[in-house]
Amino acid sequence: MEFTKTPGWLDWYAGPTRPRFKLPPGSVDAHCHVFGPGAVFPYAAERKYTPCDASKEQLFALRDHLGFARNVIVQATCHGADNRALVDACRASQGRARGVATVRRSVTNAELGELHTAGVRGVRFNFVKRLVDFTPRDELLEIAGRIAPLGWHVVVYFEAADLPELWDFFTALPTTVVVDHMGRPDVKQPVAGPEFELLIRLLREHPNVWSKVSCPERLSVSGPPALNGEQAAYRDVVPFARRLVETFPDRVLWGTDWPHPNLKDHMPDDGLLVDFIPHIATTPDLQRKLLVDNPMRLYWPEEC
Ligand SMILES: O=C(O)c1cc(C(=O)O)oc(=O)c1
Repeated sequence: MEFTKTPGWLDWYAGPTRPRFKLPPGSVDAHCHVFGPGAVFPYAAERKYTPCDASKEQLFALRDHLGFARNVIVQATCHGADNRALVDACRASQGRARGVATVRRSVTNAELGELHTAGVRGVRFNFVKRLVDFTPRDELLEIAGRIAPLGWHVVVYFEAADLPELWDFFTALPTTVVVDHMGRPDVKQPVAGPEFELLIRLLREHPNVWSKVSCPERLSVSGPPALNGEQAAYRDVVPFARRLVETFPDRVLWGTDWPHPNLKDHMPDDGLLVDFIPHIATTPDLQRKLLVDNPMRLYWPEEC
C-alpha cells in the first residue's frame, strides 16, 4: 500500500522521503502512535489536543516505506485510557506490533489479560503538564504493582526540569522503566551539564531504567536542515542521544514518534529522522542493538 494522506495535519505533507540509511534487518520503530480515526475510535473527553486522524493502515505503510519490520505503538494522551485504537492496530498487525497502553486504577485483571493477548507489554505514565492532569502517585504505583507480574514495563514521559521531583517515584517502580524522548533535555545546555547528567545518573545507578533516544525534532533548536542540506538534521540533539547510546548500548530504543503530535513549526520528514540514526549510533553493532536486539528483548522476548 502507498503512503496516503488524511485531511488535517498530514494534508499538506508530501510524505516521507526514502531514507539513505539502510536499517538493519528486523528493525523496530519503538515509538509511534495511531490516532483514531476519530469517527471509529473517538478521542478522550479529557484530551488537551485533538490530533489529525492517523490510521493503522498509514502507520503500516510508513513502516514498510522506511524499512522497519515492526512497530511499538504507544498510547497517546488524546485517547486517554481508551486503548481501543491501539488494540485494533496491534491485532491487525499480525504480530508485527506491540503496544504500550494507558490504564486507570479501575482496570480489571480480565481487561489487563485482554490487553496482553492483543500485544500490550507496558503502561505509560505521563507527567508532561501540557498533556495531562495530575494522577496521584499511589494510583500509579498500584498500577505498576499489578502489571509487573505480567512481565510488562512502565514508560514515563516527563520534562527534564521535573526529574529531581520524580526521582523517588521512578526509582520505586518495580519494573523496567523506559524514559520517553531522553527525558526531554534542554539541548541548549551542555551535554555534560547538571540537567542531562541527572538522567545519566538515573540510568547508571538503576539498571532497570532504559531510555528512548527519540524525538530530535521536538528537542532541536537548530531544526531540520534546509532541503538538500549537507549537515545532519537536528544536529544539536546528536551529542545527547549519542552519549546515551554509547554509555548504555543495551538499554536504548529508537522510534519515529509518527505522526508527531503537537509539533507546530514543521512536519518532520520521517526519512530524515531515520537518517539521523547513524549520527547517534555510529557502528553497525550499536545500530543493531538500538534497532533490533533491545526492542526485541523488551517486546518480543519469546523470539530472542
Ligand atoms: O510531546 C508531545 O506533545 C507528545 C505527546 C504525546 C501524547 O499525547 O501522548 O506523546 C508523545 O510521545 C509526545
